Amino acid sequence: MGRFGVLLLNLGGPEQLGDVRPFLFNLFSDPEIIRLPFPWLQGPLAWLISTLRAQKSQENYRQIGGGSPLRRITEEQAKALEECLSRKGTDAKVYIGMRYWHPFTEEAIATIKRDGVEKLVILPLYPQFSISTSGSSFRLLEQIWKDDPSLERQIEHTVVPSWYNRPGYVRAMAQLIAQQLNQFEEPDRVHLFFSAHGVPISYVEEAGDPYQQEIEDCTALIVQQLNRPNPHTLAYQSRVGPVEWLKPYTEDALEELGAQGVKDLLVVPISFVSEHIETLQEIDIEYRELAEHAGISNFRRVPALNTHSGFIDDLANLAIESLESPSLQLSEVMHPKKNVKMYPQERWEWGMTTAAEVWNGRLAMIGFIALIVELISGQGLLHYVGLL
Ligand SMILES: C=CC1=C(C)c2cc3[nH]c(cc4nc(cc5[nH]c(cc1n2)c(C)c5CCC(=O)O)C(CCC(=O)O)=C4C)c(C)c3C=C
Ligand SMILES: [Fe+2]
Repeated sequence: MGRFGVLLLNLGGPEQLGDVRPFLFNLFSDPEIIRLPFPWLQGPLAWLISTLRAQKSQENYRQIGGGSPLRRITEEQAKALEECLSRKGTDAKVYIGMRYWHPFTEEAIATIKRDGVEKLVILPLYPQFSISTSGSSFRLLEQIWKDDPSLERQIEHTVVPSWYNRPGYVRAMAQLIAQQLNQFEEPDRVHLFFSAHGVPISYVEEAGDPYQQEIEDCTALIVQQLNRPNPHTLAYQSRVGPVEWLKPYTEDALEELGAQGVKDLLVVPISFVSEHIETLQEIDIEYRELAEHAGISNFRRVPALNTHSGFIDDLANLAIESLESPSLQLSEVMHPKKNVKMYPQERWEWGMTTAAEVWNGRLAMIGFIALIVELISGQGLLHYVGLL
């Protein structure tokens, strides 16, 4: 067997407060996050949104110590996976490719090429597939492969689209939930609250993103594995922007449970395997406050898996099995089961269509924001872009 490598894909996060704005710029420049009918608008809009959002986002990162722990945790996961693979008799180097911050996916591929890797497993650290996460990283990799044809000749690759139904992962999640449940005075009375990162509803309904289905299936598998009598709810957090996202929204669901008289609640973050801003700040600080306000007096959260040994062991098995089974190419990965278009391409139609209304709204908002910025600062947006 030739040299074996595993590429872990992740989102990346700002390591210090000064990184927040450029990180947000990278995120909003991604057409898998916001897709504009005019590609030339992508850069200016990403600049505008990242500039307007940076202060609020920085404040959130300040509350968790001044930066995202994502790089550190992903590095720990990579090291643990490499050691576990070696214990299982597979010598492999594990690389990290982040989508929006260091170490970038492009850098990881350059290192993989330099190291002479001949067989590569591409493994996203997102259990469920979404166009906006794994899909975005796969699309970037496809482009890197297109730009450098020597990669095709040197590296035989295989992709894992999602792995939310792996028995080891499901067992590890159920184990962490059981540990937290047992800390409550009356464990059977606790309401289990699965909170997944949301996506705009159009991703699922128009572009065929399997994300919602995979989140629902994943929740059902964990509940089944847990085998406890607790009632449970699934809701979606972290909505950004004016469009409709998957429902119920976490904040609404918490208020409703509070109104129903739920007092003991255990939050289970379901769409990400590391601690990050949305567990440490959004759930632990914002949603806790909201829940307590709604009358939920005992609020706890299940920690993220991070380097949980059962989870890492399962990832190692998954990497070995992928290496041994027929390969799945990057170009094939956009959901083999359903013949649907995976990307949220907005097709432009003239007339009073929904897309036109959304775009009228967005452009009016940009104009309105520009006016407010000018009223507050005395300078127009063109000054900020450096054009005036
Ligand atoms: C499965 C997980 C995730 C999905 C799906 C997802 C979609 C998605 N996210 C945004 C916008 C933002 N995400 C941000 C941070 C962020 N997102 C995820 C995961 C998913 N995103 C993680 C793990 C992180 C945090 C990284 C870290 O620093 O710890 C941010 C920045 C933070 C903020 O300002 O709130 C934004 C913005 C959209 C629009 C989207 C789907 C279209
Ligand atoms: Fe996100």
